[in-house]
Amino acid sequence: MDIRFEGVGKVWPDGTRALADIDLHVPAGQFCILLGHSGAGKSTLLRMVNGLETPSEGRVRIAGEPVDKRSLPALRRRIAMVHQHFGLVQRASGAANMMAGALPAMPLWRVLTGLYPRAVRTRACTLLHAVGLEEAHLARRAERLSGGQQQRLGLARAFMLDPAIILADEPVASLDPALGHEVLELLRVQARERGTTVLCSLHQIDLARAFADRIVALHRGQAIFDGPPAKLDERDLAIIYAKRDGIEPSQPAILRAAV
Ligand SMILES: Nc1ncnc2c1ncn2[C@@H]1O[C@H](COP(=O)(O)OP(=O)(O)OP(=O)(O)O)[C@@H](O)[C@H]1O
Repeated sequence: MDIRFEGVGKVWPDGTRALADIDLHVPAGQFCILLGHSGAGKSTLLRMVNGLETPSEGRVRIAGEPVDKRSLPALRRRIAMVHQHFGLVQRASGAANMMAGALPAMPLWRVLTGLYPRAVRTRACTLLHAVGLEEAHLARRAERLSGGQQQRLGLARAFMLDPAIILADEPVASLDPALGHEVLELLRVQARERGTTVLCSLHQIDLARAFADRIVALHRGQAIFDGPPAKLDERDLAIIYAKRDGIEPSQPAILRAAV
């Protein structure tokens, strides 16, 4: 499913403007990376796709349908999210976390009894292997898995319902570089082979360049670059990674006042 942002803006209740005039069309099956430094507006934009945030201006459409209270329950069955801190239930087993990925399509009695259909269990095992985990990991509590294993489990869970859209919010921020590459490769394969639209926020320019079909760079809530990685030049980078808004090391008075 494709995603359209039409004149999207966001102003928080305290007056902070997070986004302004965002017009983007992300076609189905594209691996689109939102790049920008902390506070640029990446998470806010991402979270508007599954209704975790609402725009103050404009609207978001998925497959032509506006994202709103009426459309969200059905849309959420087709959208999965991958989180920076994995978003797993730490005290639950790997298996329980995996099955949680199938919850939107399960009747309540199955969830309460844990009696999942054979097809769902088989799919969980297939996906587990696909992300490089073993069945032994299913029995272990999430908190006993390494960071890399937890993020792979998070990905396998996201793939459970074969989502049309994956929203990945800084999915490699807690991982070492080699694992970060593996996670982005799994997302890229999902986009290429399953036609899943992947919208992924990242800080790291080298990873964005290596994996994205398209980069959208945000700076102070505005899209200042939109194109293939090869077109991103040093001038764009200088703007994206200019000093952080309002806080410079040469302003100790501000820092003193804030503590
Ligand atoms: N609930 C909120 N209330 C007020 N301001 C907020 C809220 N959430 C985010 N912001 C502000 O909105 C702006 C955009 O934040 P956002 O989290 O989207 O940025 P980001 O690019 O994802 O940053 P990071 O890379 O650090 O996650 C920032 O100025 C942030 O401080």
